[in-house]
Amino acid sequence: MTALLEVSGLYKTFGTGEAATRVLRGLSLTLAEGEMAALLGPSGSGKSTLLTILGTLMKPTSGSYTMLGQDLVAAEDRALTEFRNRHIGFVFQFHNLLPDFTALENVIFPTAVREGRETATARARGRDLLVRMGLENRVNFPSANLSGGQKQRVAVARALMNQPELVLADEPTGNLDRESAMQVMELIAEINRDEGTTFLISTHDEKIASLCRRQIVVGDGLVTG
Ligand SMILES: Nc1ncnc2c1ncn2[C@@H]1O[C@H](COP(=O)(O)OP(=O)(O)OP(=O)(O)O)[C@@H](O)[C@H]1O
Repeated sequence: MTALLEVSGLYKTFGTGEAATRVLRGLSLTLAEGEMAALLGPSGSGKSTLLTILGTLMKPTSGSYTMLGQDLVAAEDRALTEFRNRHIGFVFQFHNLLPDFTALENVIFPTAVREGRETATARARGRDLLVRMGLENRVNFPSANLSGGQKQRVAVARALMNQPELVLADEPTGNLDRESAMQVMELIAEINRDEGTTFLISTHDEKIASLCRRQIVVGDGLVTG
């Protein structure tokens, strides 16, 4: 098993003094390349905090974090932005699609912004991903007119656009009915199997978690199971 990422002795405290909230208290975790893991734990246990740190959107108060051999605690903001763009995809509970843009435009938008233009290659990859997500007849649909499950599948396609090694999903099915949730999870499992993309998916739903090969439980700021 090759480790994709490793965090060790991770602490995160918000605020100071009496108002301090100690969310992570020495948490350690290793994710291997190609894993599909669920992140479980009570509300407020720090799942989103951990995902935000793993996504390099926030630094821990202390502790180490390496991914693909790079020290992401020591790295400066610019290097982190570059690293994140190349290696990490995000899916959120609220899909954050641009409503006036089509499904395809939403998928390729982050890449187009980064590259300063919209290339034919990006359009082709975006279209392919939407087809894989079962949205071939919704490619040019304004995203405002898509169903919740369809929007979330567009968000998964967008997260995969840059072929990231890691996709972090924060309650990606939290807003969906059972059938749409299962469909999104099946597509994630398919991408995980076929492309070896590593997924870490936070959820409150045991049924969704059981679709992942590994369950990681967070409690009291540590991994408890
Ligand atoms: N920016 C912040 N400033 C202060 N406190 C924060 C901040 N972000 C999170 N917290 C606190 O940290 C704790 C953990 O929050 P977090 O969102 O990580 O939990 P969670 O496990 O994802 O919860 P849920 O399952 O309800 O989404 C909570 O008590 C929250 O209020």
